[in-house]
Amino acid sequence: MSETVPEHPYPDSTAPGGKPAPHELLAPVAGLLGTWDGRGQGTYPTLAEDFSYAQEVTFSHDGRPFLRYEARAWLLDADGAPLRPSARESGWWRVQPGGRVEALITQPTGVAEIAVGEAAGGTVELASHEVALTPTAKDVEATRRHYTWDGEGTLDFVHHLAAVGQPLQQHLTARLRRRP
Ligand code: HEM
Repeated sequence: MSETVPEHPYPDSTAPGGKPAPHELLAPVAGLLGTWDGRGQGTYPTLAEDFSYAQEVTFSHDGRPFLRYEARAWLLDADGAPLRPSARESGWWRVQPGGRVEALITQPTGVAEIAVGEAAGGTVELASHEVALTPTAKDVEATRRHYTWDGEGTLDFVHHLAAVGQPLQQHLTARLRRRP
């Protein structure tokens, strides 16, 4: 006889004041909890043109000292209409004492990043510690990610990339708003 389990007993929460309460180690990143969306600009010297994109990002937790991270982007045309799906990634941000962050982030392009850094005063700075690539992935050597939030619903994001023989430089910059 099989028993059904109608509801997960430990759902993820996206609200700092929700249940379960965020683990105390999440305090330096609690301002990220929630779903954010907005627009950004992308560039890289190997690309014929710069591009505009939109993105949706969610940070959630289940009461333990890590964030679940999920991001989906799509390209926009000159009028801001959707052109096609673009980058996706998901992962886990393990928060250690003192606001140290160890992030594991994977992408469907065959890239798996382990990034480490610090969270403090409404910012997180992450630099890749190791990048692993599937056999057919593009050659990504290093990344840097910088997040800044202001407590009033704005999250700014800058992403630097060293890939396909190019030195570390800006690939993305975006401004997101917290979804109500
Ligand atoms: C919002 C997130 C992102 C967006 C919208 C985005 C968008 C793009 C676009 C439009 C291109 C040009 C090729 C194409 O049309 O697909 C590209 C190239 C590339 N992106 Fe991103 N990207 C994002 C995040 C990332 C991340 C997180 C990484 C690496 C960790 C990355 C690494 C690359 C690489 C290696 C290339 C290829 C460059 C080349 O071969 O010339 N991107 N990206």
